[in-house]
Amino acid sequence: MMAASVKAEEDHAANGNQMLDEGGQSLQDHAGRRTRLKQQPQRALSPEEKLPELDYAGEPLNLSRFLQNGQGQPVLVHIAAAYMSGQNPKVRARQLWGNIVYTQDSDLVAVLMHNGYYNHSLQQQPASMAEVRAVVLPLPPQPAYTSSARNSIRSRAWGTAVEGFSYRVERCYLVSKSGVVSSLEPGPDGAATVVPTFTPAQFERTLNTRAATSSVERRQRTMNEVTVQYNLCNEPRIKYSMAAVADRGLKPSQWTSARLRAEVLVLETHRTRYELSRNAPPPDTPPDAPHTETYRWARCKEAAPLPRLRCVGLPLPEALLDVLEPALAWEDLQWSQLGVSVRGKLYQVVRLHFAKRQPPLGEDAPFLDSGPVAMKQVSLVLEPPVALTTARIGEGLLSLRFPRTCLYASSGPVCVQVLLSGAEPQQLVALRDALNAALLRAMGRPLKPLEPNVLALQQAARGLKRKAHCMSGGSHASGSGWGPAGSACSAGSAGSAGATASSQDVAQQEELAPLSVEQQCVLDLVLSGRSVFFTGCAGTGKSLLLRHIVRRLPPETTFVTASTGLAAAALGGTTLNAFAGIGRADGGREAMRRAASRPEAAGRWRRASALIVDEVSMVDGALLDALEGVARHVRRSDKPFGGLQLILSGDFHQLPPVVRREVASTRAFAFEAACWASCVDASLRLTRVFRQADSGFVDILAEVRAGKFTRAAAAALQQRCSRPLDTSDGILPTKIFTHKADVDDINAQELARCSGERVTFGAQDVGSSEALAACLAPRSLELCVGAQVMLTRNANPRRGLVNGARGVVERFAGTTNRLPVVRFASGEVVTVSKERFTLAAGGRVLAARTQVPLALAWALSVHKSQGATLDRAEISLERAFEPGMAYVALSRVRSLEGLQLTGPINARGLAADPKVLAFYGGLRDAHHFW
Ligand SMILES: Nc1ncnc2c1ncn2[C@@H]1O[C@H](COP(=O)(O)OP(=O)(O)OP(=O)(O)O)[C@@H](O)[C@H]1O
Repeated sequence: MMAASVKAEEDHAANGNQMLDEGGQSLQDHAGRRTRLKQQPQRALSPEEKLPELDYAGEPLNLSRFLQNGQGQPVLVHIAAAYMSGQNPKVRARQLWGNIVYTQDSDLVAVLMHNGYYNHSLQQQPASMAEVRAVVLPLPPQPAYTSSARNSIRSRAWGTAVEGFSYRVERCYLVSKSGVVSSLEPGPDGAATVVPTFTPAQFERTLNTRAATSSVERRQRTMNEVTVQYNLCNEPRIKYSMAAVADRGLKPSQWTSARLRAEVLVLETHRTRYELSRNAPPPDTPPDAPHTETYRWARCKEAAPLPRLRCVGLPLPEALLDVLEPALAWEDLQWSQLGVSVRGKLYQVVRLHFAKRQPPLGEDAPFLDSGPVAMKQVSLVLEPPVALTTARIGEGLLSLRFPRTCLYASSGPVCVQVLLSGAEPQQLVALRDALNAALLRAMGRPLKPLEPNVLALQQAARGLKRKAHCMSGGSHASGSGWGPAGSACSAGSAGSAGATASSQDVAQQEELAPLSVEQQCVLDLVLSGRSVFFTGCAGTGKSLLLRHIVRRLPPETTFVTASTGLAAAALGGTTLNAFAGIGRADGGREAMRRAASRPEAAGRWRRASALIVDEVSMVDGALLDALEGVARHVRRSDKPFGGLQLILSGDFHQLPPVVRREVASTRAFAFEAACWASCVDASLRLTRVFRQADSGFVDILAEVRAGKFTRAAAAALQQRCSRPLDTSDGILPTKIFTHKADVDDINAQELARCSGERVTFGAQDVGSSEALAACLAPRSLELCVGAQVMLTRNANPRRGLVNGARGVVERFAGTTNRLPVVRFASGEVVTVSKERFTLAAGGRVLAARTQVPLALAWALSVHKSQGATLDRAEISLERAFEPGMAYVALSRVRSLEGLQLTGPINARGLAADPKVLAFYGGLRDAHHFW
């Protein structure tokens, strides 16, 4: 049935008939039930016409801007007919929490169905239906959200307030294609009960793992494989095998009881999260003594995200738990289709997850105190990235910076820096070597707290007479080669260009901002070995996350690539075509297979365990399919992509694939490739924008991205941003053009016009010249005093010295080794020393170039600007010729204050591809994954 009833608004039988072309005045649901609709349509929604309007696009709505000081403003949401069916993947996944008032990430269509405005079992929307309109009221976050079974849907409960807002539906309307509007009324609460209809266990494959054992108790551990997440109708949807929890196979090491030695099991019912962990043996138990294993069953007081749990330690400290059963025997736990029964009490499990045991990193860790550090008490997780500054080791000084070490302070995660001083130099050298070795090993071993290395650290450090100054937030910059103007280059700047992936490289890694929770979720998924596509608006930190991923995967078997040379160079990788060994890929599939089968390329294909592709949005779908065939052929494996783990990143709302003119008509997105569904296990969306802080600007960019930026809005933006920018500090905005010819002309002309001192910086190169052709840094860089420049490396994010930071060359320092002194828009005046740009594939450095990390920045093309962050830009979009062009250009700047528009925006640049819109409608937000 359509809705419990349709409210009569006006007597208009003729129009009413037009609303439903197939079923006349009734609708039939999948069970064959027919419901007569009593719609009596009205022509207009007069009160709602004045409301702000939003379009539903298959994803949670962002209503935060309509909630101010706890007061919400009603919003009219348009929901296209295509979303109003049981086929909507969000609805099938039953993403809704609450009753009447729902959490912000609850799906609106699911909420409408829960309220009974629309029946979820309707598999197809009526042909004459144009859209549904809902008036929703944003509300402040609630202290808790209750669960309710209504209209055959059970919403979930959540015990704590969530950030942002919540909302409720005020009214709902149905609009026919002929424009007739009918008011819908919600169904009464509990109009239909939730009938469990999931498949009985006998239809599932059964798995008897301990059948051989004669013991009755042991046989209880034998489980049928069952389903634990259900859809709206309480039918199985996502199949978690209970065999993942119960004992698997005949290998004792994989039994759950064995896994619980190194892991804890986190389980969620509809309302609450629980933790099952193995109790440690009593302290003085000899290692070989028979110990009766016991397990703790506890309720989590707070449903924090998993990365946070890892920081406070797993199993969770007792302060965060209500311990329900402190010492269970394994036989007290009985697993069934419904969940787990603990000493006879049943807990209906809807999600479960194994997580590694993790020692706590508490706020009271001794390294936060200044004064002597008791090294044996330090329990930092020693995993990259760790910045080691060894420049002054001869003076007994060494600094260690742990940007990812999340000590949870009340304000959130903080970074830690440890500065050792007054030590014997040779002991510091031993410590440095131990750390370097540990870090290199850690790169190949993700997610392991490396205790042996911490031990090595302790041993090496034992006896050091040291003074340790520790600080959170780390105001001491470490070895990035950046000093105040006129200061000498410090360690970490490129002194030698030896192109080996040595421990030096680890020490010199650029500093990365720590990951947000949702970025960490994606990283965790990648480290679990799954093939992942992650996306998000411009500035949501996709590139930053990729850098973290690159550091965490084993370098020898991870190949870092991108669709464009520029994006590849930014990651220190190669283009996808270069990795594949297929040249320009212009010879057809058979030619590609032959080329990729040549020994060098085939070696890469076979050695690879993971393939990273950045800017996958610019990879043509046909090429992806061809490469998938190549991968299976060369790797002699029938698995999707030859069994390679794919890590794909990009934003399909940005620039589309560049293809040769001859095949332009068949251009397809990568997600249209036939192999996409089988090769990508999870597609996730990052939602938090870091580049822009101004939410008004973020909203404008979101509209441009979705192709909803009207001409009137574009004209208003142009008018607002037509004024020249303030350049009183001498830093001119970068001009961004849609056509490359304009860019080259401007940079050459401006450089020629400069009358100040001129210095040409030659690069020091080692390694393959073919690889060097893709290097981001030029072979020769001519600069002059007054040149407008841009950083091409993240040097020191806390000081604003990031890739794309704009500045002007003030002078050149030094006499023999001249270096440019640059004044940046942030006000910093810095001597920019040379940096080493390495080009690597599969952990092997192919080439390295040592060059000043600057580029001329009078002008840039939109294509070259993709991926950059700019402080100020003067953008010309009159000749935009591709969908996504306006979005890419506008989203480069951090704020409207840094944006100047020199003319109107061409409508072609503002368009959004409908295929992309539809694809994004089905994606999940990253934080919904643990
Ligand atoms: N977790 C984070 N914490 C702090 N800053 C971050 C974080 N993630 C990203 N940033 C910063 O946000 C800015 C944009 O990040 P990044 O370039 O990685 O975004 P992107 O999604 O790749 O953007 P684009 O799609 O435009 O290429 C950068 O300055 C980056 O350092």
